[in-house]
Amino acid sequence: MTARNIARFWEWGRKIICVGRNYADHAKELKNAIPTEPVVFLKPPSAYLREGSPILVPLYSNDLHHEVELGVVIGKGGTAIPQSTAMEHVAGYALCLDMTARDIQEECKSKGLPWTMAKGFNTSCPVSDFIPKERIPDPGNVQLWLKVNGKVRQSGSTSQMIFSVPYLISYISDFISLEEGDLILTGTPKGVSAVQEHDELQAGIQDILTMNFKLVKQKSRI
Ligand SMILES: O=C([O-])CC(=O)C(=O)O
Ligand SMILES: [Mg+2]
Repeated sequence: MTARNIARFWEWGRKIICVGRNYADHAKELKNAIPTEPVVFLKPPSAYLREGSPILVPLYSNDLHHEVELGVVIGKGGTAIPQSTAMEHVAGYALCLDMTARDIQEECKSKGLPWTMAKGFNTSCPVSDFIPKERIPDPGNVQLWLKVNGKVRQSGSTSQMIFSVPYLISYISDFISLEEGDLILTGTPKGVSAVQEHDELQAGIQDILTMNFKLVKQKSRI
């Protein structure tokens, strides 16, 4: 058996823990209140997607949105991690998309139901190559952007996050123990918009890396 490599964290089958509404301007554009505590939800590891494979537009959605986010890859597990030592648990980062079936999410919100169908479907978590920790000395100050068919839709800095990376690690680990290979998605800045079959997404993180994905409609069973 070959040793597992954290640089291929998406192959480990570990948790994808997502934080929502962590940028005030995005919370506002969707008419949500600014949170006083992090909004946390999960995606299954089967949601992972790598460059070269297409993002699927779920059959049941007519309003699929992109959300570009900084992902934090956990290198050392822990429970009830204090903020002061939280960064010791970070192995590195990844540029991530939190693909969201917005119409389904709205329906879930109005019925008080969980967001799993809106956020956890196959290919809902495209991820870049692993970015070693040293390449991002301050995760609270990096630029993220996303283009649809060459047009900039999202451009923001993680300095706009309401809850910082150390705060999130500490907060989450109080109720969900973190394990090596887990990924935390830290929320999206404003500018989310609908995408369709044949669209091309390009996202980038500062001058560190870019990634490209095409969209295709999920094939029907019949
Ligand atoms: O669906 C939402 O708006 C919540 C979310 O994931 C985010 O803010 O990144
Ligand atoms: Mg999100």
